[in-house]
Amino acid sequence: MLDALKQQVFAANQALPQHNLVTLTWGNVSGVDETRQWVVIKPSGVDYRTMTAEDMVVVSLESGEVVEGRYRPSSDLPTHRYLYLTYPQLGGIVHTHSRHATIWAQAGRHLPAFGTTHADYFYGEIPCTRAMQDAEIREEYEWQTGAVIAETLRAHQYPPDEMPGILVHSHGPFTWGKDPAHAVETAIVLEEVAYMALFSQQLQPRLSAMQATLLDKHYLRKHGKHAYYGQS
Ligand SMILES: O=C(CO)[C@@H](O)[C@H](O)COP(=O)(O)O
Repeated sequence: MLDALKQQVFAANQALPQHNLVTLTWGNVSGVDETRQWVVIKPSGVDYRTMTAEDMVVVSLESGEVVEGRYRPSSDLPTHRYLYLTYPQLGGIVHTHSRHATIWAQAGRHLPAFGTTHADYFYGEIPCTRAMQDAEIREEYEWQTGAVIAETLRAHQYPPDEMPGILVHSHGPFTWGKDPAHAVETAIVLEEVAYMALFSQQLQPRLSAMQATLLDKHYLRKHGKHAYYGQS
């Protein structure tokens, strides 16, 4: 069942350690089939080095029930489901603990755009969600993580295709795209711009007006829309 999607999701999961976005069994990638009935996701806690395409777990998008697979689905499945159910344009979702993006997330900091590398992929600063409340954490953390991601995108008035990633406070980055491979590409870029921004902000804490204009012009050329590249 869904062999081609399993292969896609397996290859996308393998790309996480290949690009040093995860350590041990951290992180996960999922994909949703074109009928949007089924989610294929990484098995929970399985070593990337021994994982196979057949180990991918198939679950019902609506119920979250496992319909195929010998392992438990990723512990982040509820977050993936929440986002697929909220944003029908998403075909693939990635969660990592990539080092520098996680540094910004642990500090609860929005990730400012300091250059065109960022502007090529993200509409403006990459937001960090608010810290979650006690009840949200205790109720069902992973489902509530999806809810706070959607709340943050709404608050920033960012459509998910113009802001294909976010930082979850005290946790780490999530990225998404039209398919798992695109979601992984965005995760790679997010980690890179997080790394560079850590140093850029030390050298120049705030964007100059010229830089904001350059980023807006770059975004306009690349995406046909103005973007706000000031500093929050
Ligand atoms: O964020 C977390 C745990 O904090 C998870 O994403 C783990 O990093 C991977 O869990 P599985 O996907 O193996 O269940």
